[in-house]
Amino acid sequence: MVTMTTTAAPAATTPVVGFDQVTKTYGSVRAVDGISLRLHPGETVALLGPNGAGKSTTLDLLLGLKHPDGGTVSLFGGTPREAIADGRVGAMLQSGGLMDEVTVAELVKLACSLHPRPYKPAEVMARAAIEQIADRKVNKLSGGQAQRVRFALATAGDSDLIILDEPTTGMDVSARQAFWATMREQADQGRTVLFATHYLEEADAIADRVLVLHRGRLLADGTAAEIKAKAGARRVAFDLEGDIDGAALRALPFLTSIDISGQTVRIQSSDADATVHALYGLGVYPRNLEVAGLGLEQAFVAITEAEEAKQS
Ligand SMILES: Nc1ncnc2c1ncn2[C@@H]1O[C@H](COP(=O)(O)OP(=O)(O)OP(=O)(O)O)[C@@H](O)[C@H]1O
Repeated sequence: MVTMTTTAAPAATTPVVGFDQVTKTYGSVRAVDGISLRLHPGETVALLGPNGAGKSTTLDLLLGLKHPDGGTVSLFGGTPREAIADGRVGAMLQSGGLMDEVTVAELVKLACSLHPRPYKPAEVMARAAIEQIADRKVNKLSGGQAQRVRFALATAGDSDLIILDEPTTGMDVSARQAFWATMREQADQGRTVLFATHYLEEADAIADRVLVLHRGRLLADGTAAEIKAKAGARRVAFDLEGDIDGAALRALPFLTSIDISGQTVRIQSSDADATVHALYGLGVYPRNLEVAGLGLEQAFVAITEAEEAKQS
């Protein structure tokens, strides 16, 4: 695992979430394979991983919807069941069914009535920007509207931990921006926000801690900047004039990928200094040379591909 320093609070604080050597298997599939981690108050944490990495299973274990085969899961030092009964957890799951024949307003009112520390339904609806669809039947909503209603249900009361499984899928750009602004407010008030996502740019922009899962194991845990740095590779782009000797470029040292498009060459290198040095050694004169770090998406791909290569 890539180990990194994180924004972890002092060890004396009871963690909001504690996973201790947690495993969960389905037949021969190890969906979660020995995960240990702690989340602390006020952290906004993104859970990333390719399809089937174990993100939803991790969230289900955390919510007590599934039980581990090994290890322990704790929320606020107790069991998930206790934390949920105390109203300390708000969750928005991927396919959480919404009761069909009720209106949006009725459903929000019900969620508020069930929470030990509820907010006013009007306030909840305003925060999720669903006042306009208050009288609509829940089964008549668009995908993005249904997501906003799920969000309202997850924030019906004053919870300390908010869990979101791919929360912005189906939301348009402005709904997405409004959603994350609201989530940031929640974290600023000391709540812990944990979200699984496939949108790496969201994780980069929103999360102050990123967890990378792969085949049920935690491959990396750190800030987005740390994960980018640990992926090790850098991007090099330049233009060449005249005939391009593709074979010579492909033989440059430390390349992890190369794309030649017209006169523009884009390289990914695990040692950009050495690659650029060797490039000049070919006697070519690169123009518009740019060297940049990887984006979170490329770092994610580099980390998960390196792990695949190790396992095969
Ligand atoms: N109920 C189940 N029975 C059998 N296998 C399951 C079950 N639920 C999940 N799995 C398997 O466990 C692994 C992890 O699945 P999980 O849904 O947690 O991944 P994920 O990271 O959330 O994936 P995605 O990004 O596609 O939502 C996968 O190989 C999946 O096929």
